[in-house]
Parts: sequence; structure tokens; C-alpha cells
Amino acid sequence: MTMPVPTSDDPLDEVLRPPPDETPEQRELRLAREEEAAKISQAIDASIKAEKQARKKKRIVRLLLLGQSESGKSTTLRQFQRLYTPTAFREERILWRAVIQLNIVRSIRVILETLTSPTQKSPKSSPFSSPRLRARSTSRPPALPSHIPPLPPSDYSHHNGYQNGHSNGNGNGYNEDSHSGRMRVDAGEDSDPESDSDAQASRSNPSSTTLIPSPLEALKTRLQPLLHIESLLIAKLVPPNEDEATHLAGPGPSHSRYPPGQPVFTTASSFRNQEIFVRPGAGWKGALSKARVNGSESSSPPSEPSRPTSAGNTGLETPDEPQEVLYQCRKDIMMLWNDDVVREILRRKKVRLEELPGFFLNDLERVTSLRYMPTDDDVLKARLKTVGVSEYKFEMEVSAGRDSGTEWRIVDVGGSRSQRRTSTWAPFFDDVDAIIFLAPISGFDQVLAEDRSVNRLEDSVLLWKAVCSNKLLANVDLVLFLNKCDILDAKLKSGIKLARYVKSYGDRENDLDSVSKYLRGKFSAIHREYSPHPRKFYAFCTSVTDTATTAGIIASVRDMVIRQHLKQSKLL
Ligand SMILES: Nc1nc2c(ncn2[C@@H]2O[C@H](COP(=O)(O)OP(=O)(O)OP(=O)(O)O)[C@@H](O)[C@H]2O)c(=O)[nH]1
Ligand SMILES: [Mg+2]
Repeated sequence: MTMPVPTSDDPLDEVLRPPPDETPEQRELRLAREEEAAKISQAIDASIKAEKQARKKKRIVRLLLLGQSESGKSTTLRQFQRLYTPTAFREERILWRAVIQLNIVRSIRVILETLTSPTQKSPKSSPFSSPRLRARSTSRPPALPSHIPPLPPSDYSHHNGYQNGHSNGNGNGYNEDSHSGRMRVDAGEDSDPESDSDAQASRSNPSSTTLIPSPLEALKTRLQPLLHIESLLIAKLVPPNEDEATHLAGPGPSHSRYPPGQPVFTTASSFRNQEIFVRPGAGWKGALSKARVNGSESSSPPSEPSRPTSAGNTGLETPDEPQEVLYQCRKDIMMLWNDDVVREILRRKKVRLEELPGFFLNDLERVTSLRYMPTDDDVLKARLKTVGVSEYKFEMEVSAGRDSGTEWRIVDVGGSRSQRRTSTWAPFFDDVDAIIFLAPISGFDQVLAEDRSVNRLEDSVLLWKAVCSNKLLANVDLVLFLNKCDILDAKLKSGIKLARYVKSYGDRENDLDSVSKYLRGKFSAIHREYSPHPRKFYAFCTSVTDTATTAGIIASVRDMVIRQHLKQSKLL
């Protein structure tokens, strides 16, 4: 009969218990090892303590940027850099050109994929209602009249270059209308599938699909070089071991006429999940500037033979292949973006490119010119997703009053769901003076890129609750940026109603002032209810890409944080 093994509450007990058949020599060895480990642990504790004390003496202020992905954390960090280390910011502007080039290619990809993708429904929910209520109150997009008016004539058809475009029937994923020689494309999301009358109308009404002229295919072919520069740019920006980030486009569909394995503008892939990221820190910038100094070919490590070697040049002084390709494709890119039919399809499918991060298509003339140098605003508008957590030190070039002699450290984190595990963020919660939490309130009618079943505003509210109630952060002052107010304003003005998504909003005015006040009230209430004990709380409505308004807000935050920091230091 086997004896029951005594159990312990401590799961480590069993692992740490010495083996039952330990010899005296083994025991001596083990004890020596344990003693050594204890010494190391004590030394680490002592150095952490010493560092903390040194920080207090040196007046180091730590700011933590939190918020969901695309909320504007890295943009806020760039605003701090622009304001307080302007020389470094200016010197780095050229490095952002590669990011902007990639953003432009991505926008083109979004357009082409939208033109040819089937209709997708995105679930929406109200962030302030209970799950039960939410399930019942799933918002519907506004219903279109059952008859969709014909699309305006397209520029393609008037452009000589397109008259002899590729004929269809090459298996490219389009339906060809055999009578007109034009391609059928799904009409988009404007119709409401849950409305019986609309559904019926679209079944019986052949005009519920729209027609795109076949020369689009020729245009797509001419834009293929953009895919090449996309790979160049990815190679330039992403370290070789970051495989995930290079999966921008899978191999083309089997019926594609492009060589297998070569990326193509596919018809089915979901562009929303395809985003290039960097780990924060100067890594990618370092790689770019090194490449600029060294010239192109020599800067590619020999261990990366498959990576394009012309990816190195980024300075204005040397030719830059991506910029040249963009320059050569600029007319076609402009034609695509300015085409009435394309705009109409984007509108019907509710793809508002202007609201997507990294939007530069309204500046094509300027940003595709051969000697393009990004402006401050361009750098703030550029989109490069963050993965990981990193601390930036600021030796303020521009210091003000009581701030002089203080070192600032700003922690930027990746905000997507996979990045938010406590294990990733928590180690940075220690010794923080203030948190700037970014809630992009324009996202009330959007879903998360990483989980399309979750409303963005709802996600922000939940994350805010978690931050407010986190015990590790109980003594940290909170600064809330209700961000992307410019986009929110445009949305509300275009007629999108908050009340459709946030039922509790009722029949209040649908304007920026009322909406931002309402949401601010909701976030403040959560702060009051969930904070373990009272603390300082400030809220601002922001558009952190806007330099003029953000400068004032950042100056106030800086002042408040430093005041609080000094007060705390005196108490210690
Ligand atoms: N129009 C507008 N765009 C903004 C605003 N704030 C940020 N953006 C843009 O939104 C995009 C995303 O901003 P980021 O700062 O990269 O977002 P993030 O929170 O760092 O996102 P992750 O790194 O994924 O966690 C960028 O292209 C910004 O330029 C804003 O207030 N208005
Ligand atoms: Mg970021």
C-alpha cells in the first residue's frame, strides 16, 4: 500500500525540497549554491534600492504612456521629443520617410483590397451598456435606400492609358459582366442586412452590385512596383528575426498570374491585421541612420542574403529606391485616389481612409517628390506600431523654471491586446510619477484590429477601469487624454451618431462639445469608483497630432507632474 504524500500549500516546496537520497557531498554543494543565490538576490535588492534613492536625489520623473493600440501613445512621446529635444527630433525626421513610404503603400493596398473584397460586417456594441443589453442593442449601420444610385463615370475610362488595359477572365477574382466588359464588385456595407426590406430589395435589385471599369486591372498592374518597395521597406525597418511583421501579404491566390510566392495585391486578405511594427527604442532608427552613413550594399549584413540590398539609403543626398518608385507611380496613385468611382466604393464600404493612421494620400504631390523631407506634422502623422515596452530618457534641451535639473523618463508600451499582459506592463509600474492614459474616443464606431468582435471605445473603457483599479498604481496620478477629437469631430459632423453605439447617450446633441463632455464624465466616474483611494486626476480633450494645441496641454502636464514630484520628494 502506498503512503499518501503530505501536500503543502506552497507549490515551490516540492521543487525546492532536497532529494531524499542526497549524499553529504551533494548536500554541501547544494548549500553552497543556495548561499551564493541568496547573496546575488540581496545584491540585486540593494542595487534596486540604491537606484531608487539615486533617482529621488537626481530628480528623475517617470511618466508612463498607456492605452489601446493606435490610441496615440507613441505620437504623444514624439510630441514630447519635438517640444523638449527639438534638435534630435529634427535630425531624425529623415528617418521617418521610410515609415511614411510604407504608410502610403499600405493605403494603396487598402484601396485595392476594398475595391475587390466581399462585404464584411463588423460587430458593434455599446461600451457603457451591460453585455445583455449590448447583445440586444447591436447597432446597425444606417440603411440605404433600397435602390443604390448608379456610380458616376470613372476617370479610368477617359484615360487613354487604360483603354487597352488587361482583359479579365484571367482568374483575378473579379466577376466580369460579359455584356458591358466591366467588373462587378460588391456594393459594400451601406445596406442594412438586418432590414428585411433592404435584404429583399438587394435580392431583387441587380444594381446592388456596382460596376468597376476593367482598366482598374491595368492600373493595378502598373502599381505592382509598390509591392517591391514594400519588401524593401520592411527589410529596412524590421529586424531580420521579426518574422511576424513581414507577413504583410501572403502568396497570391493560386489563380494569380503572378509568380507563386511573390506578394501581390490580393483580393481576399484582410489588410486590417497587416501592420508593420518595431520594438520601441532607437533600434530601427539606429539601423536606418547607419545604413545612411555606410551606403547601401555594404550595410547589409552577410547573414541576410535574401534581404534586398538596396534598402539602405535614406538620406536626401543619396538616391532612395522607394522614393523613386513612389515618384514614378505618383500619377497612377493620384488617379486611383482621386477617382470618383473608387471614392464612392470606399464610401459605401465605409472605409474612411482619412481616419486611418498613417494617411498621406491628400499630400501625394509633396510626399512623393524626389527630394521629400518629412515635416514635423508628417512625423506625428506617420504610423509605426509599437511592440514591447521601452523607456526613453530626456535630457531636456528646453527646460523651464523649476523643471531644470530634472531628468524625464517616458515609458512607451505596445497597446495591442497581446502586449497588455500584466507581465509585460507591470514591471514598469514601479516608481511612476504619473500615467498619461490615451482613450481615442473617435473609435466609438470601430472595432479592434486584433479582435473584430470588440468595440474600440468599450475596450478603452475596460482598460481604463483596469488601470484605475490596479493596486500597483494606486498612488500614481492619472492624466487622461480623450484623444483623436479631430477625428471625432469630423465623424459627428458627417452625421455618425454616438447614440447608435452608446445607447445611454440618448438624444443629447451629437456635437463634439456635448459628446466629449459626456464621455469625460463617464471616464471620471470610473476613476472615482475604481481608484483604491483618492488621487489627482486630470482630463483633456486632445488631438495629439496637432502641434499647436498639444504643446499647451503637454506644458500643463509637465508642470503638474513636476509639482507633484517635488511635493512627493519633500514628503520622503
Ligand atoms: N487624426 C489624429 N490622428 C492621431 C491622433 N493621435 C494619434 N494619431 C495617429 O494615430 C496613429 C496611431 O498612433 P500611435 O501613437 O502610433 O498609437 P500607439 O498608441 O502608440 O499604438 P501602438 O504602438 O500600437 O500601441 C498614428 O498614425 C498617429 O499619427 C489624433 O489625435 N488625431
Ligand atoms: Mg506605439
